[in-house]
Order: sequence, then structure tokens, then C-alpha cells
Amino acid sequence: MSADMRELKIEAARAALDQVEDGMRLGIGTGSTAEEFVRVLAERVAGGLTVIGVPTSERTAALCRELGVPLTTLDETPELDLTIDGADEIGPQLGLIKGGGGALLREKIVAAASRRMIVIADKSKLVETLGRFPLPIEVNSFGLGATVRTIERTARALGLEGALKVRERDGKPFVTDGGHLIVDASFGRIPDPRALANALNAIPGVVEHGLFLDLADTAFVAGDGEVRTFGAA
Ligand SMILES: O=C[C@H](O)[C@H](O)[C@H](O)COP(=O)(O)O
Repeated sequence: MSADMRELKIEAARAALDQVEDGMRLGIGTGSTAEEFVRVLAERVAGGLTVIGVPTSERTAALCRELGVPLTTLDETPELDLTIDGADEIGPQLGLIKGGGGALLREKIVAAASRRMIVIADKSKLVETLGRFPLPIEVNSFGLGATVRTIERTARALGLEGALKVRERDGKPFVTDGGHLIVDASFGRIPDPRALANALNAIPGVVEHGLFLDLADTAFVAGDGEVRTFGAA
């Protein structure tokens, strides 16, 4: 990642940090942008801010522990005030694609448990139509072949074609924190994300998918010397 790109992520993270108030229960996202948020948050915590966070991945949990951000779980703290997370794409009405880092299931559970969700990103994430970024779909490993065929058939019925690939890392299937696999679906364009989300939700074997619709309230997007606000300020 270039130094400029990192700087944009830090700018967006700082804008989100301004929304954090003392005593808040936070959902803490995953990925390179969310990690910049953890870093700026940790500085504020070291300076006396009192917050408690639910991490959306083991990776984020490890960084929070390393930097001294206090953690809890959704079992202990089932309602959160604010979640701050990155995204792979930000489309119309703050519809998102997430899961490039494989954390989409915990991210969606945490976002759904939060009163408010803020997305932070650099401007490369803004799109007019979702789908250029391959849609991550988390699936149970049992029945993988059948589930992939059903996803393919379901997508085709909605006019969506494209390669479905089981994600690999170092030549082996990528396994999520929840012990599942990820199928990346290269549809190119998803003109009706709601229809696809509903159809995917109905497939046995699909654990969750990376379409985040009606979850984000605000996006802070950094680029061209400013941080733009989308949605509720
Ligand atoms: O699973 C990962 C998450 O959904 C990330 O928030 C997303 O992939 C964006 O990551 P990054 O900020 O590294 O682009």
C-alpha cells in the first residue's frame, strides 16, 4: 500500500474517531482501514478515553489487545452504540460489499447489533453499481459443490453470470474465523443487490454474504484533500 493510500485511510479513520464519545460500546471492524481506526482509537484510549469494543475478527482482536483497546463480547455486551468498519465497495444508498478480508459474518452480526454504523474508506471504494469487487459469500464446507451450483443457478435466474471461486490462501482453502469457506462471485455488476441478497439468504449452505444493505448510516470517504460525508452526518 502506498503512503498516500495509507494517509487517506488515516484521514477517514480520524473523521470516524470524532464521532466516538466517552463511555461508548463500539463495534470494531476488520481490514487495513479499520486497523488505522484501531490505531487512532488506541491513542485516544491511552489519553484517557473510556470505551469498550467488540472486535469483528481475531485479527482485529489481536491488534486491539496489542494497542490496549479494552474488549468485550456480544454475549457480555449485546447492544453497541457505534460500529466503525471499512468496505470493499460503497454504492448507492450506502449499500456495501464487504468480506474481502473474510470477516463478513462477524462484521454483519456486530453491525446489526449496533445503533449506528460508520464506514470509513478511501475514494477508490466508491462505485455507482456494486459488483466490480467479487462478492464474498461465506458457505458451510459441508456440501460445498452443491451449494456452489445452487448459488450459480440462483444468480443466473437474476441475470447474473460470472466465475465463482472458492477462496484460497497459500494454496489451501481460506477458512474464516467461524470455520467456514468463502466463495468469491465475480458478477461484475449487481444492479439489484436487494434481490440477490434475499436469494442468497434463502440458500441452505450459505452462511452469510458480503452485501451489507440498510446497515451503514454514514460513510467518511477520504480523497482529493478532503473527507466527504455520505448519509447521516
Ligand atoms: O472482511 C473484511 C472487511 O469486510 C473489510 O472491511 C474490507 O475487506 C475492506 O478492507 P480494507 O479496508 O483493507 O480495504
